[in-house]
Amino acid sequence: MQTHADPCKQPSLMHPSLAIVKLLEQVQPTTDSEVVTLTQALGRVLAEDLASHVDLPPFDNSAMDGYAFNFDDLDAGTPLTLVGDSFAGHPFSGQCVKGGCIRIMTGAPVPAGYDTVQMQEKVTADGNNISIEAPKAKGANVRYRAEELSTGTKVLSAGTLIGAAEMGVLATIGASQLRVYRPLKVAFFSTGDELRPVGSELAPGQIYDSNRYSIQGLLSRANVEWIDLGVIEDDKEAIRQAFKTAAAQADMVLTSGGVSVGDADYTKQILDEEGEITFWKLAIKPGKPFAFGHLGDAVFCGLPGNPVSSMVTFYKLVWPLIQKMQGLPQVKPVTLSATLTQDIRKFPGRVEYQRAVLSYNEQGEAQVAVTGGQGSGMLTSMTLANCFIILEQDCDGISAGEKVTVEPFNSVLA
Ligand SMILES: Nc1nc2c(c(=O)[nH]1)N[C@H]1C(S)=C(S)[C@@H](COP(=O)(O)OP(=O)(O)OC[C@H]3O[C@@H](n4cnc5c(N)ncnc54)[C@H](O)[C@@H]3O)O[C@H]1N2
Ligand code: MOO
Repeated sequence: MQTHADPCKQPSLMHPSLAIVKLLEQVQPTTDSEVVTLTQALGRVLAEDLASHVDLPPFDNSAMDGYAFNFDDLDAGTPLTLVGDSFAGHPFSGQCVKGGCIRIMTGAPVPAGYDTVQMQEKVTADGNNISIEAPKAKGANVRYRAEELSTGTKVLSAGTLIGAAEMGVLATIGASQLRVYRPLKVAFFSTGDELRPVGSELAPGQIYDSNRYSIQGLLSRANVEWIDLGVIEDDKEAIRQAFKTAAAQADMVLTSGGVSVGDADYTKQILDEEGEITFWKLAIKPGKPFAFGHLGDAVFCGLPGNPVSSMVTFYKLVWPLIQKMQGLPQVKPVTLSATLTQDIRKFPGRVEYQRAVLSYNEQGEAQVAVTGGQGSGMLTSMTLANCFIILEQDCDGISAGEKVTVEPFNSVLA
């Protein structure tokens, strides 16, 4: 008679925090880099420190629409004489005379002969006679050359992810080309005879392959180059071939399904035969049968087939791995404490990531409620959520009104 041990009770289930440490030990940041134009740089990681080629701002300029003058000329208590103007892109080219002033616009150069700007709301103009309410100090409303940074100063460090603000800073300093790490290549496929692509008819027992779509979404947010190898049937040789195809062209091979203990769960077996299993099965819910290893030069992550399990294990395990391989620093997830608004059932054994909604009550206190059913196949529990409630391994349930640890979704999930 065949007996089947309960895997949840096996001491071999590794805590997810230890799994993250072990995963990260197995990979090194890429050192390969390439030069790209600024328009190609969004989502890439800077491969070298970048110094500014210019002073920022590049010239003294006005922070207000108003008038520029010498602060000390206001001591006489008489109106100043208008001698010209300075517009953004069209500097004043005349002489800055004593007792004079110029009309000036926001961002326009402040001429060397004047030291202060007053906003037009505090000025009365009568023809060329300009009466100015004295600002608090000499230099008011002037943005000085290099006050933000000077030529040669480091503006961005190697290992910086180029997002929207970085794109703007790079344009500000005129960086038309920059050296970034080459993109990480991730090949992925789903396994399962029941899976059909969206758009096809479903026969009895079949379902649509949803994981490839959520994984594509996650990989896009993780800024990698992905290779979609489709759905592979539950056939050892087909899976073996897909492993080879994937490992030959990618830094990371990601699969969905077939990592549990069922009779058609071949992923782990083929990984064992074709590569190396570093660990399998974690004390995490959802996502217990997550498998990690190597396939030739590629790292391998086997995500469980249940749709929520595949997303949670990607988020907690694969994403930190991708970040390290991309040359990004590890950032500890932000967590906070919030009051639970309903009872939660939990059995000791695994760390649980329950999908939930974090909000503020009328008193401004953080509160959190789960998004209904928490089955590993209930993907709407993710779409409704904006955070995870993290329940530690030994927790055996929590009552409404108690505090729980919450991890708001970050840029990959939000
Ligand atoms: N006897 C045991 N059975 C199971 C255990 C266990 O410990 N002992 N663990 C369960 C846990 S926990 C998980 S998680 C799942 C994961 O199993 P697999 O990775 O082998 O996944 P599959 O069996 O292939 O599929 C599970 C489930 O998800 C559906 N699925 C799979 N791929 C997709 C996809 N691309 N898109 C949408 N849905 C998908 C599949 O139809 C199944 O319903 O194993 C438990 N079993
Ligand atoms: O770990 Mo599984 O994801 O509980 O269903």
